[in-house]
Parts: sequence; structure tokens; C-alpha cells
Amino acid sequence: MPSDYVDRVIERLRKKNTDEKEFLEVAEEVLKSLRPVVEKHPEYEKMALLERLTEPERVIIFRVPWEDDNGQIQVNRGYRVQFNGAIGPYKGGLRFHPSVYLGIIKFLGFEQILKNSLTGLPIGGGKGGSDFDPQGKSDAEVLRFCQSFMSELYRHIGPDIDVPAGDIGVGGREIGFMYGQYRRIRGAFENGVLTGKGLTYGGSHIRSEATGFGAMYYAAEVLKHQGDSLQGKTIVLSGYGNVAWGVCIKARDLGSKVISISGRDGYVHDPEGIVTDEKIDFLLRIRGENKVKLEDYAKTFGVKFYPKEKPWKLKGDIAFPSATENEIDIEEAKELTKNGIKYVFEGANFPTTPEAMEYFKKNGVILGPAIAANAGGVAVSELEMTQNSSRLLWTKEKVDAKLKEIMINIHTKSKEAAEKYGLGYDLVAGANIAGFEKVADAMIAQGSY
Ligand SMILES: NC(=O)C1=CN([C@@H]2O[C@H](COP(=O)(O)OP(=O)(O)OC[C@H]3O[C@@H](n4cnc5c(N)ncnc54)[C@H](OP(=O)(O)O)[C@@H]3O)[C@@H](O)[C@H]2O)C=CC1
Ligand SMILES: O=C(O)CCC(=O)C(=O)O
Repeated sequence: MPSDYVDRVIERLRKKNTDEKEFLEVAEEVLKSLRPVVEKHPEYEKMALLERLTEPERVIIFRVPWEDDNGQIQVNRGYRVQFNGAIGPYKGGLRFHPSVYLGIIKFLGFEQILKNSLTGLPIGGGKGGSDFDPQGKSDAEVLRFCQSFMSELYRHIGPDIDVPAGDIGVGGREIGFMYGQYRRIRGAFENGVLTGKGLTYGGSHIRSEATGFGAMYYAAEVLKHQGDSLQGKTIVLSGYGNVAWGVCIKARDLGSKVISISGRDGYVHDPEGIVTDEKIDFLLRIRGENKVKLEDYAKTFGVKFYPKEKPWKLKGDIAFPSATENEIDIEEAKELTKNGIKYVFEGANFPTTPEAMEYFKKNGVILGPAIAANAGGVAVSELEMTQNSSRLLWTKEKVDAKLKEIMINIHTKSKEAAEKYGLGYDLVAGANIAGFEKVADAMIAQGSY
């Protein structure tokens, strides 16, 4: 028989969500770290606060039929999980990737509740997507898919209800196609309904770079706290998408260098660093053009490509997993630690397995968790919503300054929350606790919903 409230809720979750491995892993990791807070608040159990927090307010699953270029009708599945709206409209990205199923969308939506709260901005947590794979599809096929997806999603979202954005496989092109369809159906220019839009129709400066820029601002704070600096540091990075691109640019600007990028096919090792405009622009081309591949980077710049491998064998000071979930397991954590990595910053969502996280903690490697390190993306999304409501476009400098301030506050709040509960400099527990406290207070204040 489980001994305490947290254990009982974990047991309940395991029974009710048997096929949702990723959601269970993340929810358990978070709930265990909240134990000291829950022990201080016996009223939470009576109010079933943790049961409510781990049960989405609404799960929407729908059919997405679309016609391919051969005239064949294809059918994908669409999702939107509106997880928690206690502190603001549901907010979180849409992922288009063949691995998408309910367990992935729920884990991402659950993390998003705490991440969005940690930004200090008034946004609730949600996430969505589809098992559609945009890779290898023509623009016309992506357009037809996005139109069909939005033809159902539109009735569940709105600027004050739920505001989706991009994630893996959803960038500026897809957001544009979906906004066009939303506008056609609604017959109104409600551009606050989506973020990550182009600048010509209500986008914000710095949104594309925000997750990577924010992660580097956060990293700078952590290193400063340790009496260290980013100057001269070597970064081992995974991914070559939206997040990875922003990290490469800001790392260079802050005096460090990224020496690897990776994708599903393998990784590229560039010992001189991805530091020139030419190399950074090449990354943009790989993302934007179906014809250019990761391996082409290696050929163009005369460096090595390692097919089917991850970059975690490389030596460096900082690891920056920025591709996808569970990309550093326990063996890879051992390898990274052996190779001298002192810090891990999670650009991606949940890229480090719970065992690997534990290994880093025990071996003195500092880990900046996803809900803190990559919160810059959603933070600038909220700044985009604010600009849309006031019908203004802020300057790049204003958005960047606000992003930096938000990331510094996230670090401070996480550090202080960990200290308050006697946990030392535990940025993982600190971020979970700081994010949770605001949502818990709001839920209690709003009664039993
Ligand atoms: N975009 C944003 O604002 C935010 C994103 N995140 C998270 O950051 C991560 C990356 O997102 P983003 O950069 O936007 O996505 P992109 O689609 O722009 O890039 C994703 C990258 O991850 C790689 N990738 C995808 N699946 C796998 C896999 N199974 N194995 C290895 N590599 C893989 C892709 O390579 P390939 O094309 O070869 O598959 C690509 O390099 C995700 O975890 C996302 O949830 C977090 C906060 C905000
Ligand atoms: O900007 C957003 O709303 C999406 C951000 C996101 O999906 C994330 O933080 O993982």
C-alpha cells in the first residue's frame, strides 16, 4: 500500500494511463520532486490537487483526411490536449511527427503547465499535433494537410481560449497555412489565435530564435552562479532544427562554439565550430529546403558526418540536447560525464531519461531542465500574443531584452524554490516547484475545478 499522497497519485496514474509511457515518466518525475511542497500542504489531498493537475481538462482527438499529390486520400490522427487553464488560456505547440500519439502529447502538455507558469506570464498549458510526417511531402500536400487539420481544430481554439504554436515539424510555413484556414472559416482577423506567425501578419521579432536564445541566456546565468562563464566553452549539440539554430547563433555571440549538429540520420562533427554566418545560414537552408540534408553540411564545409550515431561521444564542456525526448540515456550520460561535460541544458523537451538525470546529479553535472532552459520559446509566444492584443509590433531589441529578463527570473525563481525546501542548487526540483506553486494557488483559489 503506497505510503503517502504522492505515491498514491502515482499508483493511480499508472493504473489509468497504462499505454502512455512518456506521460507516466514525466508525471512521476515531477510528482516526486513536489513531495516537500505537498508535505507542507495537507489541504492538497482533500482538494485532490495532484489528481486534478495530472488529469487534462480536455482531450480532443480527431480525424484528419487529406489528398496526396496522386489523388489518394490519406488519413492521419489529430490531437489537442487542453491540460490546465488555471492561470491563462491553454498555450503550447503542435507537433507533426510520425511518433505522435496521446502519450507524447500528454507528456508535453503536462510539462507545458509548469513551464508556462515558470515564465511568470499568464498562460495555461496545452499541446497538440498529429502523426503526419511533413518530411518528403510537397508544399501542396502540407497545405492540404494543414487546412484539414485546422478545419477541425478551429472550433476548439481562440485568442482567449487556446493558442497553439509550432514544435517539431511545425514551423513558419505550417503556421501560415493553418492561420489562413482559420481566418477563412472564422471570417475574422483574430491573429492572436496562433503564435510563431510571419512578421507580415502579426508575428513577433525573435520568435524563431527565442527558444535557443533563451536557453543560452539561462545557461549564462547558471555558469555565472558557478563562478564560470560561457567564454571559450565548447558545446556538443543535438538537433539541427529551430531550437538548435538559435543556440548556435547565441552561443557564438556569447563567446562559445557549437561543434556538432544531428538529426535522425546521424551527426556532423565540426571541430572549428558552427560560428560563421555562412554555416549558420546553411542550417536555415537544411531546415527550409527538402533537397538539402544534414550530410550536405559535412560535404560543404569539409567536416565528418557519422551516419546513424548521436554526438554524445564528443568531448566538450556543455551538452545541449535539442532534438527530441529520451535522447540521452544512462550509458550516454556516463560517456558525457567521462568526457568532461560539466553542464547539460535541455533545449528539447525531456531529452534526458530519468536514470540519466539521476546519474548527472550524483556525479556533479549540473542539469538545466527543459521547463526552465527552453521556456524562452513560449515566453516570446506570449509576448507575440500581447503585441497582437495591442495591435503593435515591438522592436527586436525590446523583445530580446524582455526574453533575457524572463530567463534570468526563471533561473532565480528555480534557485530560490530549491533553497526554500533545503534542496541546495537543484535546478530540476526548483523549476518544478516554482512552476507548480503558482498553478496550485490558482487552482485552490478557483475551487474544485
Ligand atoms: N520550437 C520551439 O519553440 C520549442 C521546441 N522545443 C522542443 O525542442 C525540440 C526540437 O524542436 P524544434 O527545433 O522546434 O523542431 P524542428 O522540427 O525544427 O527540429 C527537430 C530536430 O530534431 C531532430 N529529430 C526529430 N526526431 C528525431 C529523432 N527521433 N531522433 C533524432 N533526431 C530527431 C530533427 O532531425 P530530422 O529532421 O532528421 O528528424 C531536427 O533536427 C523538441 O523536443 C521540441 O519539443 C521546446 C521549446 C520550444
Ligand atoms: O510557443 C509555444 O506556444 C510553443 C512552445 C512549446 O511548444 C514548448 O515550449 O515546448
